[in-house]
Amino acid sequence: MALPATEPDTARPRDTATSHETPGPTSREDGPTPAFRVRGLTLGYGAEPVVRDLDLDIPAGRTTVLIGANGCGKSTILRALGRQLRPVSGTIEVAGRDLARVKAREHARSVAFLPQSPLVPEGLTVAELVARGRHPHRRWWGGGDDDEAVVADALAMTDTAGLAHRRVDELSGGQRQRVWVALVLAQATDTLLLDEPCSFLDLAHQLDILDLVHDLPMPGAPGEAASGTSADSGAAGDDSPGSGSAGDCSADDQAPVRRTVVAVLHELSLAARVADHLVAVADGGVVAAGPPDEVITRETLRRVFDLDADIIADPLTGHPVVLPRSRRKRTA
Ligand SMILES: Nc1ncnc2c1ncn2[C@@H]1O[C@H](COP(=O)(O)OP(=O)(O)OP(=O)(O)O)[C@@H](O)[C@H]1O
Repeated sequence: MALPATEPDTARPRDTATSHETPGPTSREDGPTPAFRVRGLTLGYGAEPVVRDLDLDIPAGRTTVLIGANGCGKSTILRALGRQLRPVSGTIEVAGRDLARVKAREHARSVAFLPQSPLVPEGLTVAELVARGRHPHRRWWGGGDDDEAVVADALAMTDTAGLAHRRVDELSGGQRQRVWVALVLAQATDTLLLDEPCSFLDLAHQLDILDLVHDLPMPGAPGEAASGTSADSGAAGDDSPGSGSAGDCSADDQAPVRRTVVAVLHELSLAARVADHLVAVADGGVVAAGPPDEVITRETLRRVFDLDADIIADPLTGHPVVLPRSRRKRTA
């Protein structure tokens, strides 16, 4: 993976097997194999667990968004999926395989992880940084055939081509955040784990980035650029809430044709707009999971955020829109 050097505060799992062995793709439970199947997962950084006995399925080829209050464990869950934090106990399966048995390089070719606060490498240009996304694909005798095209494509898609020769440490917060997304796209993985990818972005760029990653076809899918990403991939959005369009799966084998995205977002209306699958987290556990219009309820928001809110449907798309009511000025 291109990012481990930027994630200094977490323990990395071994490449070796644990006692939770799964030999290969599995159909032990009904339905299609999820991108991630989490069972009985306990996570923490010291004596006290942050996440306890978590069960969670992340659907393949869909965009899942984790929402929840500060400190509830969203990033911790994402780090575990990204192989940045070794579980205390429990299992994580990635595409039906025990994550603990997947080699780091293999994982980096299929799962890209963007942490919440990546360390900015001193002196590196944008183009040099984004090119690091190709490391997992490099062969021992040199780079991959498509490296230049992939990097150019990633820069174009994130509106950062004009910054290619600027130093990353001299960019604004929002410019830098788009460059991190470009780095993740350059990895050309089936799965993207994005921890608050929009926190520094203006509203237009938030929508651009989220629509872009939501609609990304799988690397190598028809209509894809040779890079594994496509400059016009953002055009095919389905705006209905919890949408799972026919285009999500290939006709023959139900294999997803869109990438799996797991993102942490704080802006609830944006989360409801972009998510196919929404997961509300509180105290390291799942309070509600499903389509946004089922998860975004007054009761769930009260339980998860201790927040009173009115919820209306977007008149154009039908997505839930959250109108928060101040906690300091409760009216009832
Ligand atoms: N590296 C770490 N070492 C020790 N404790 C940590 C570490 N990272 C997170 N924690 C603790 O784990 C808990 C969950 O943190 P986490 O970052 O997962 O929350 P979060 O839901 O992503 O919060 P936020 O919305 O504020 O980003 C918090 O109590 C936090 O202080």
